[in-house]
Order: sequence, then structure tokens, then C-alpha cells
Amino acid sequence: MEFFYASLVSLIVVFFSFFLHYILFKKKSSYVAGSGPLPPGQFGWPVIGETLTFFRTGQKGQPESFVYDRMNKYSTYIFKTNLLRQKTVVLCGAMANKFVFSNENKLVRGWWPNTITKILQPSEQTNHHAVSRKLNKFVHTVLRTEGLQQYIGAMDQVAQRHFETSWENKSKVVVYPLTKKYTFGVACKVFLSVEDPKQVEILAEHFNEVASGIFSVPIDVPGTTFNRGIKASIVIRKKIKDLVKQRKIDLAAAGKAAPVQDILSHMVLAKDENGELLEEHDISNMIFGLLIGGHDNPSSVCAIIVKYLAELPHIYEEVYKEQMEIAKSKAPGEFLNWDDLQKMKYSWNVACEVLRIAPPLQGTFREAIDDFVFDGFSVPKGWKIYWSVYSTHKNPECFPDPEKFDPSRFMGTGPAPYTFVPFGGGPRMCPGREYVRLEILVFMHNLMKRFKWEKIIPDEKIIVNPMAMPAKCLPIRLYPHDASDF
Ligand code: HEM
Repeated sequence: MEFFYASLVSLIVVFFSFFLHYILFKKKSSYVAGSGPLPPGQFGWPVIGETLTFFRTGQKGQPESFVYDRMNKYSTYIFKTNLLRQKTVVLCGAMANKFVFSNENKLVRGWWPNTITKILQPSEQTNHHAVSRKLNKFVHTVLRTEGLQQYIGAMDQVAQRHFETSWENKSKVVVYPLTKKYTFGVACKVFLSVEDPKQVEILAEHFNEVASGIFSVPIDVPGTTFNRGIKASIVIRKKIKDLVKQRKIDLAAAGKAAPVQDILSHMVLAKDENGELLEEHDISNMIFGLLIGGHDNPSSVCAIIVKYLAELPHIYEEVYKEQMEIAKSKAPGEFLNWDDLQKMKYSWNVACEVLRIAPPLQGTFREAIDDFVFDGFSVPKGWKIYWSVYSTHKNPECFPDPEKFDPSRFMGTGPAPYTFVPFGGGPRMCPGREYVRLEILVFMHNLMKRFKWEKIIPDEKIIVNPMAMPAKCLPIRLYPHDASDF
């Protein structure tokens, strides 16, 4: 059925594409906004532009080549293209990152493709930009470091149970599905206090449908991946709303729920700047957004850490030494705490190097609120702006020998400003970054103290589909440490 619809749409696209191309692009090719020419570059194929090339380079394991081919051909700092049927400029390099991040809501604002907004956005929102700015501010507040410290023990508890049930007593495992299970389990516990494995699994299945829907052909008729994504999003929202309602009741009844037990309690009790409690649908939307963030990105990093530690024994040994010192300092049954995580400096450098070399997200879009000029080229109002993580992460001027996995890049003062941007920057910078740091370090600790491992597919590549991930999900052979190591 999906194939039929996709074929139908392709035919329609072929018939009308040249006509649309003429109307949308050719007629306006002489358009000059601001005081400079349009950026160099090509819009590519009619309608679809260069979208397929963009995604294919990622699926082939060379996601950075889309940006670098065009930087070499047109300009180091800016080029135009057509992505997701939008006239887009790609801004490259540290200065471009600084420009995008510091002009939020002045010259640019957040923009998501229709597929994403249709699945993720609540229909109740009338003034999307104003509402999302207010909610984003609140999300940044609930995920700040001081608040998260209290959840480290809970993360460790989830990790211990996860390794006991899914890794121990096995000689081989496939890593990527397991890291997904771990990170989603942590998210369910920390955000919602949902621990029952069956309930977590059902929620994870709905989230998988949402994730597939976001990156599917956007045809909203029964049977398509896109339609299933929308339906799954409605089901999840309903489930979260029910949890919010129940939590309100439990918090009112003494002893049934604690104000600090998870992020949900925190949100239910929080008040906005007018002293009002937050609306139920706002809380559900925020929790939904956090679970989406917690679903795929951190699991990609955890899996790719496992890959590099298998390939680079000298780095494995350093991480092992650091983690075993902490493991030996703990009393039996004692969970990790904030001080332990502060000691995991080398481990975090390793994770940062993974975030540099294989960032889960390649970049995000903005929309020009007004005409502006960058590097002498005009960007017209309404065009989309794409900033790419790779334009600095794989740039030898920012990171010498960029393909080399070298955690020492993060020692001392670390990378130059605006060059290491896996979490974006400015007001929209990922609010989950500190949460991610804790969750990844807890994962590394529990993994290192249990196992050494080797890859079953020695030359397995990292692809981007749509997150960075090992092409075959990283099957490995496990070798448990001797009990005498403790
Ligand atoms: C390794 C894991 C992660 C990476 C690499 C990552 C990266 C990013 C990036 C690049 C952005 C866009 C920033 C921009 O447009 O400038 C973003 C936004 C966001 N992230 Fe993350 N993220 C991760 C994990 C998480 C987690 C675990 C959560 C939730 C707990 C989360 C919540 C969010 C939210 C809510 C936004 C939207 C912020 C806004 O639009 O203001 N992320 N993230």
C-alpha cells in the first residue's frame, strides 16, 4: 500500500516538477535581498532538490561529504541548496555557528520540516513560536545540573538491572538495540518513574513508530509509516496525559508520590512567571519532547563508544583504569553519585570524541526572520538555514587530523569556541546535554567494570540513518572480567 502511494506521488512529482521548478526557482534566480548576491550553489533536482543526495551520503557512511563537496566547490562559509523542498543556505565553520547561535529570534528562528511538526506538534498550540519559547525555557530549567544530580543513583540502578538482564551470562550481544533499551529505560525512570519492563517496552514500541514516521515519506493515509507515526504520537500523548492526571492526584494524597521523585513531579508542581501551575497539555508536550530526545541520540553515542573501545585497546585501558578505581572505592550495593561522575574525566573525553567524530545529529534548521547578509551574500527572508556539525567537527583547521580518534583533544582548555557543537549552541542549545553526560558515564562505568569485548564485524562502518549508528548494529563478543579484579 505504501509503495502504491509512493509511486503515485512520484508520478505526480515528475509531471509537475519542471513547471514548479520554473515558477519557484528560475523566475526568481535574479532575486537579490539585502545588499549582496545570493550565495553560490545549486538547487539540484526540481522540487526534491538535493535532499536525496544529502541523505544518501549519510547512509553510505560519509555524511560530511555533502557539506565538504560543496564547501570546496562553491564557498568555504556559505552555499545554497534545496533540502526538503526548501530553499536553504548551509552556513559553515565556527563563525557561521556563532552567527546562527547568537542571532536566535533576531535574524533566525527554529524551523522543523512539516513531517516533524505534524507528528510532534500539539494541535492545541495557537502561537507555536511563543509557546515553544516559553516551554523550552522551562525545559532548560528542569534539566539543569543541580536538579539532575539526585537522579544519578536511579540511573545507576537502571543500568545495573539492564546489564544483569541483557548482557551478563551472554557470550555475544548486538549493542545498538541494547543501548537503545538502556537509554529509554533511564528516560522512563527519571522522567516518569515508569519502571515496569512491559510498560517501558510498550512505550518504546510507540516511540519507534514515531521515530520512523518522522523520517518517512509524508503521506498521511492509513497504512503508511507516516500515518502510523502520527497515530503513535497521539497514543503516547494520551498515555502521558493520564500519567500527569494521576500524578496530580497522587501528589495531593500524602505519601502517594514525592515532589522530587522525577521530572514529572517537578513539572506538575512548578509555577510559571505569573505564579500559575503549568497546563496539563504543556506538561505532556514537554515530557513527550524529553522522551523523544532521550530515545535515540544518547543510545547512538553509547553504541559508538563501545565500537571505538573495541578498536583502540590503549584507550580502553585508560578508561578501564579510571572506572575500576571508582568501582573499587564503592561499598557493596552503593550507587554512583555526583562525586564519582566528576572523577570520570578521561571517560568523558572519550565520549566527547565520539560526539565529535560521529555526532548523533548532523545539524538543524533555522528560518530567516528577515533578509540578512552573511560573508557578503544575501539570505532572503523565509529561506531556511542549515548549520552542520561536520563543517567544524571534520575540519582540519578546527581539529587537526580529524579522522583520528583522539580524546586528548578535550584535555586542558579543549576545542576553540564554536567548533565543538554536537549539542548546538545559543538559546536553543540542547537542554538534555548534562542529563546525557550523566547517563553516558553511568553506562560506561557499568560496562567497563564487567567486560572486555571484540567486534564480530571488524570493518563495520558508522552510517547516518537518520542518526549516527553502526551499520550492522554492532554485534560483539563479550569477555567478562575476573571477579578478582575487584
Ligand atoms: C547525545 C545526545 C544528544 C545530542 C547530541 C543532542 C543534540 C541536540 C541538538 C543538536 C539540538 C538542536 C540545537 C539547535 O538547534 O541549535 C537539540 C535540541 C534539543 N534537545 Fe538534544 N541532544 C541529545 C540528547 C537529548 C536528550 C537526552 C534530551 C532530553 C532529555 C534532549 C532534549 C532536547 C530538546 C528538548 C531540544 C530542543 C531545544 C530547543 O529547541 O530549544 N536532547 N539536541
